[in-house]
Amino acid sequence: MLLKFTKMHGLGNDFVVVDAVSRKVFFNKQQIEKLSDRNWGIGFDQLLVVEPPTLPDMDFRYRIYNSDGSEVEHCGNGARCFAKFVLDRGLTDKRIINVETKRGVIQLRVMDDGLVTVDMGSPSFEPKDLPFTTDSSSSLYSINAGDNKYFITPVSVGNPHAVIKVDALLDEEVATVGALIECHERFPRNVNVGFMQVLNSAEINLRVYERGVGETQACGTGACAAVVAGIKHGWLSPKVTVHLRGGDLHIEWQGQGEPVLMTGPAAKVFEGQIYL
Ligand SMILES: N[C@@H](CCC[C@H](N)C(=O)O)C(=O)O
Repeated sequence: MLLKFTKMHGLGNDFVVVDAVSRKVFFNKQQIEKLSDRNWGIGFDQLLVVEPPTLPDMDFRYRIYNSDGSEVEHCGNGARCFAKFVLDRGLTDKRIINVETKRGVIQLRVMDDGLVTVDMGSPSFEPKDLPFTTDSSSSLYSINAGDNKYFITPVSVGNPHAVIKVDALLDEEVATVGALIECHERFPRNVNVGFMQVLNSAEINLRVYERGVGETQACGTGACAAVVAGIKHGWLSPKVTVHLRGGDLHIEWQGQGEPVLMTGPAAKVFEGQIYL
C-alpha cells in the first residue's frame, strides 16, 4: 500500500502526519519503527494519526505514536501541527478545534498570526497518575541514576514527566541520566525526563530526553511539566518563556485545578508517499 503523509515540525520536534479521516489507515509497531528510521524510512520523533471523532461534540480523534512504536497519551508540539494540518488540508475551517486524545479532550486555538495555543488540561503531581512508585508524599523525590542521586519532580500533564532542576545543561548528563531515568524501575510505564535551568522567574532553558525517542529538539508537554514544577516550587511565575534547542514556547499556568496553556508555532516541511 502507498501511504500519503505530511512531514511537519514544532520547533524541530518532527512528525509524520497521516490523514485517516479520508481513508482508514492502521499501523503496527514494526511499521512505525521502520517509518521512523531516518535511514530506512522517513524519520520522525512521533507519528500523528488524524481520525474521525468517536465522541459527541468532538471535531477529531488524535492518536500519537513514539518512534519506537508505543502509543502515548499526549504530544504538545504535535497538537499544534495537528491544528495546522487539519486546516491546511480543508478537513475543518474552525479556528477552535476540539480533539479527543488518549489523555482526554484538548482544545486547539489557531491565532491570526499562525501560532497555536493549546489548552493542555490540568496537571497532576499525584505519583499514581504517572505512575511513580513511592511510599512518601512530597513534590521532590530523590532517585538514583548511575552513581549519582537526582532530585526529581514527577508531574503528569497527561503523559508522565520527571523534571530535574540543574545549574547547567550538559550533553553527557542529558543523554546518560535521561536514558537511565526514562526506564527507571520506579516509573513502571517509563517517563520523559526534563533538565531545567532557571534563568529568572519568567524564563528557563530546557532539554528533554523523551520516552520512546531519546532527546528531541523540543518537547511541548515537557515544557508544560517543567513550568508547572517550577511554579509549584516557587521558582517561576505564572507566565514563562521556555527556551528549547529548537526555539521558544510560551507557557501559562494559573495554579492548581487550572489548565496549562501552551503557545508556539507549527510548520509543514514536505508531502510525500511511501510504501507501507
Ligand atoms: N514530543 C512531545 C511528547 C511526545 C510523547 C512523549 N515522548 C511520551 O512518551 O510521553 C511533545 O511535544 O509533547
